[in-house]
Amino acid sequence: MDSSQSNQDPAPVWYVGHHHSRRSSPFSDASLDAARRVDYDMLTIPITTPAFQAKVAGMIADYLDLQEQGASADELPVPIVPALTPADTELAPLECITQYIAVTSSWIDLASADPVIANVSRQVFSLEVAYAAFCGVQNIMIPGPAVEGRVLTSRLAQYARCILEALRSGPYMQFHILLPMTPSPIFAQTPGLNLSQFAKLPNHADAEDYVSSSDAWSTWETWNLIRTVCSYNTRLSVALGLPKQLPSPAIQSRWFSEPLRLLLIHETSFITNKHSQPVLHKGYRHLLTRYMRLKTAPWILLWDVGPVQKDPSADDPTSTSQTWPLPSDLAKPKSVRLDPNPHLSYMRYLQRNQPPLPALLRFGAGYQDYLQAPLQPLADNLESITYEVFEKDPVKYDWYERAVHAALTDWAKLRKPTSSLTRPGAVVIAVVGAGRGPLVTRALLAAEATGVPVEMWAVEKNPNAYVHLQRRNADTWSSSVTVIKSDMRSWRGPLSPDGKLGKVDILISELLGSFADNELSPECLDGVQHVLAPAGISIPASYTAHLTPLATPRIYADILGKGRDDATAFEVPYVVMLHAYDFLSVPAADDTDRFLQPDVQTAWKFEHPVPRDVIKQAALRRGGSAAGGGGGVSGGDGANEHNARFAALRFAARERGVCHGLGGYFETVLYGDVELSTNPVTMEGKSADMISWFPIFFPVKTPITFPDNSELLVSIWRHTDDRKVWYEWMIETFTKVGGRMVKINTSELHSSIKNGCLM
Ligand SMILES: C[S@@+](CC[C@H](N)C(=O)[O-])C[C@H]1O[C@@H](n2cnc3c(N)ncnc32)[C@H](O)[C@@H]1O
Repeated sequence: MDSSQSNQDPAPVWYVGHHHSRRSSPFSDASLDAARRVDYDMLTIPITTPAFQAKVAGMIADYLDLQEQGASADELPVPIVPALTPADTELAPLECITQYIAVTSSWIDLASADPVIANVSRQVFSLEVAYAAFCGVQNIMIPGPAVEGRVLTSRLAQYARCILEALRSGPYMQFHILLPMTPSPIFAQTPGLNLSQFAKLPNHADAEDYVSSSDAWSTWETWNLIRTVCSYNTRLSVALGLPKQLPSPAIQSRWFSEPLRLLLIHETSFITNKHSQPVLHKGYRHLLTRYMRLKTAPWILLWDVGPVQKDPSADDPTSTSQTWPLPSDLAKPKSVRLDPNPHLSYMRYLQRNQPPLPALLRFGAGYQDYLQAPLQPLADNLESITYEVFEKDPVKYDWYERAVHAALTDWAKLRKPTSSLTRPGAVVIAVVGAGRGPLVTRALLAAEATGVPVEMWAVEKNPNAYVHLQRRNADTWSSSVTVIKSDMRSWRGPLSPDGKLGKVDILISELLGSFADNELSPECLDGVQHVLAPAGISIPASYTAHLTPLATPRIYADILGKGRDDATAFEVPYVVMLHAYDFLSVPAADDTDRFLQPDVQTAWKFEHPVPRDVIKQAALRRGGSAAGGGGGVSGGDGANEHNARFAALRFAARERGVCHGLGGYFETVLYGDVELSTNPVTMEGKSADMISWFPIFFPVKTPITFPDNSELLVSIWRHTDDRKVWYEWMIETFTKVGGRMVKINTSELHSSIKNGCLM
């Protein structure tokens, strides 16, 4: 039974295609139909034929003959590859073309050190790309530069430059660069003739100049160079060849962050189970589950698994060939024996048996890597639908209720003085920034559960939410709540019917943003603190902002696109459900098979209530009195300067990489041991499955490349000028040279001053 798929999750959609290095079936609507009948979604097709290859090889052989007969290379013109003829290509603009992935020739050598070979290779390549574009091909796969010790580092740029050119000549095509996840012999050997065999200047310079075949990161580095030369073009992606032995989790994670559109699984990656059927080992299956959850799931290409076979049982309605045999199926082994395309059937079996999605992915479906401007609930009035989304959180409100329950229990246990002027002995609770009132409901439930009498106030500045609160008070809270329409900073406190101003014992708020303080919780709570009784408490009691450096090529490409119309695109943080990204600072592995937790460091902390002397000093500075000093260092009077912050954080990066920015998270102590967290390291333990907040992302304008064993120094500021709050950030990288740490790179200083959070 396909039991692991929860009822709520429909089976994911996987597109599976067939790639044969030497396809024998013709390019035609009929071949495609046959493949689709057995459940393949697409086929690959070489753009040119073996006859064309022989023709080009013949031209080069003739050229070399002339040289051998004494003609000097300077006098001989480079051979010109003539325009394609029908014998050179099977491709045609048929209706089925969109279901084919066209493949450029792997026997050329765009990165050759021999100028003639490189030139002829470029000619072949551009003929192929142009003809594929003419035929209406939508997806084109291009063999990467050979990496198994054959490509000169200095020639990679030459290859990358050809891809850039191709992107221009095929403006409607998606380009997929075929690269192995790590250097692999399958990719090193192109069977048959290869133009590099004719090279007079072979690819052997200094050993230093080679892309090292023993270096597991070399193919990723190759990709990094190609996409950098192509300016992160969104039509350029990776066709990733998965090796038989999967590499370290660090390499798997790095590729996960890249734009993967095709995953190639070679026949040699399959093992046979005890029924002699091809299957993938556990690590492989985990990798597929992870990769296939990318927002745009890559297409899978089964590579050299034999020709597409007609299913003999296709007309047999009792056939079970759509299921994969489990041990319990042994009684009906027909399904196995008759299966003519067992690799494909196995992929379909895996597809149907994917584990259920985690809560955050289910909730955030469609939002992965989608950039949003952070909310400004202080400056703007939120819509009802926005509140409704918060209210769906299965954890946050329960945790607030637990916190209020614990606070009331302690209040009663410690016999702390209560502040109610109307109900002696009642603890006065105020929910400030009450929205549509969910925290009011939870506080009332906590009070009922503890039996501690309370007097409840709800303060909200959003006039529309205020209407809703009044209605809820009448309908749901039996008019037990006093609803106040006010900015909390100008609320004078609970006013009794006889005109006396009272105090609040427990001040409840939820004004937190993805980076804790970015929705101006510190400023709002400072402004309402005067209503708090001397023994009063704030829920939350404190919150901290956390950071870690990230590789996010897809998000970077997106911001680059925004930057064409918006000069500040890299000068603002974004709220984003980070998905295709990689942590760059991960502590040393103690077990290479494990995915390790990243190093996420605390930037700063805010605590409430703020010491009274700090509030007093702020009041002294407001208005620019002489005793208040010479004004704020970032502008204004300096009255809010106690809420400015700075942090310098050092992150160790063991593996080389490219940093595109910083991931930001928060943790908050609501009360006692009741905490919320979006920090990936602590979230599971503190508030698993909480969905209210996506992380924040601070981008850098120019990606920062660094080698193995580097250090990333992050500097980040929270600035204020009494009217707004903004952030500034920069990243420097260092590496050890001769025992000394040497600076290798410095980002620009980024600043969100033009888009600050308005107070
Ligand atoms: C993030 S929402 C939380 C709403 C609600 N407490 C909840 O948990 O669903 C923050 C709320 O605080 C309100 N708010 C923000 N700053 C405020 C201020 N200075 N005075 C009063 N309300 C404020 C906003 O209008 C918004 O309704």
